Amino acid sequence: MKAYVAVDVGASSGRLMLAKKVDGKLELKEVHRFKNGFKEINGHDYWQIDHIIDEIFTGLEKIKHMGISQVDLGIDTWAVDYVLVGNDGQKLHDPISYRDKRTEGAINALTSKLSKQYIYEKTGIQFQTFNTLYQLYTEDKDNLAKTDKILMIPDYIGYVLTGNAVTEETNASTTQMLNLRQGLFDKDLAKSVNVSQDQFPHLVDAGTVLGSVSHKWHVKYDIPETEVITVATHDTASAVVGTPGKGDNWAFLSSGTWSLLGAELNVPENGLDAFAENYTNEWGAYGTYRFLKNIMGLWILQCVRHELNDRYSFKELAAQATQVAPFQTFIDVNDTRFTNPKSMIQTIQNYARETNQFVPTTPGELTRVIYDNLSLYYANEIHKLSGILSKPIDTLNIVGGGSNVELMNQLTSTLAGVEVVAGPSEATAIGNIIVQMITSGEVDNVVAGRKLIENSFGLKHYQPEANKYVGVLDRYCDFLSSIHHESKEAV
Ligand SMILES: Nc1ncnc2c1ncn2[C@@H]1O[C@H](COP(=O)(O)OP(=O)(O)OP(=O)(O)O)[C@@H](O)[C@H]1O
Ligand SMILES: C[C@H](O)[C@H](O)[C@@H](O)C(=O)CO
Ligand SMILES: [Mg+2]
Repeated sequence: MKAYVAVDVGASSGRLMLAKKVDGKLELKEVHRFKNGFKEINGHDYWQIDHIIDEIFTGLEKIKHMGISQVDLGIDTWAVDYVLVGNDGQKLHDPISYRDKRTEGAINALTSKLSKQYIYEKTGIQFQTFNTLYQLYTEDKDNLAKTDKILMIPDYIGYVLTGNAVTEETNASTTQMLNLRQGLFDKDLAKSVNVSQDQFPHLVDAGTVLGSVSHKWHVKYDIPETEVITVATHDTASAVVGTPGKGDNWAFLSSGTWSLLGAELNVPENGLDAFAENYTNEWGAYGTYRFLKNIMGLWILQCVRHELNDRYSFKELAAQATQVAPFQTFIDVNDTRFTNPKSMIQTIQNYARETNQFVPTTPGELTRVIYDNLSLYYANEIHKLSGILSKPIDTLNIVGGGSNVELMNQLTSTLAGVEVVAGPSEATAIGNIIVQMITSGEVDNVVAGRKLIENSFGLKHYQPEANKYVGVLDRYCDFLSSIHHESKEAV
């Protein structure tokens, strides 16, 4: 019986999950979990990439000590960030986090030379100031001149493990540098940020065999024989593979540090409506497209919890939120002030004061405001998504850590008027495993993989509650319109 390992590293935590197919079900075991996060050093926010790699080897040693001598392994992480590798094959420096302030103003600077319409028509990718395109635009030019390879985070980890360098396409699409029609890095866009196309290793599809973990690591660590498969290395792409959606009218919500809400398409949708709403066409596994909107997500609550000295678990905060009256304060969760403030609690409270609303102070009130407004934002986006795609959305599959929050699952179902199917919370790791199983031939395709997921993990269903919160979503949309109108006037 083959053993598979998913290395899933999100912005807030990483984990190694061991999986096997037993009696027609997928058995999943969390073998190792570690905290992830960036450190501010000399004014920049750096990921601790060597720590992440050490933790991966720690997890692999645990698997070997379980008596498992051979595994297939896939790596998925957050998007857009990269490592610059010099001619000596070593990183020039630790990767800088997408939340670093270096890209502030970069979109306006670059799009004063290349219009947004031009870039969106080529790439179909959303305008986020942290996209690789804008990070490279602000990158140290001397460093770029010394760069032999630009490796996206999961590709860099695969390179360190095996010595083989590739660029996996689902994560490459988040750079906003892939040309939709050519299926390659766009020459003009690369040139506009002082890099050449060949500084990115060749593109590969999700499911490609990368190679074996190098012998040198077996000398240093007691680990299994490990074959690395380049899975859908953007964590959200793996999460979508691991989402057990059915039929044609389902949408996904990958709910973690970020909330990624969208639909899986067979052709990209980069028309005027999608452009106007800043929807993105990130590439999915097996020739699909992840048409989605980035929503600030549980990052906001992660920051609040950290400011409270991690005194409460997320489960405890969720329980406290259920004791607080709903919809006392509206916030635009995608307001850039929530991107990486010094104090998230003060930012939320100042926002409430500026808009003459109830000011949350207790952990339960703060959590409730965050859950209420994420649910409202999701409901509003589901209606927009349905309009852009000109098709009804009748089911929202919520996966990731956020799918554990019953309050939000139920609020979203009622506000959006759709069924919510919640789980699996580890959909990212499961999608990572499914791609490995398709490559090994143990699973035929994604449809079969999603059936296996549905049969293996308990999913929870939520239906809209009749006559509850009537008119709240309309009030929220009016609030957003008034806020955006005022901010435009303020410019
Ligand atoms: N039992 C729980 N109760 C309430 N909230 C939870 C629970 N478990 C996880 N969460 C929420 O899920 C979030 C983490 O989700 P998830 O594990 O999918 O993120 P991640 O994979 O670490 O990071 P990323 O989103 O960058 O991939 C936490 O910030 C928390 O808000
Ligand atoms: C920048 C984020 O990593 C990216 O937009 C998001 O899709 C993600 O990767 C969430 O983990
Ligand atoms: Mg994750």
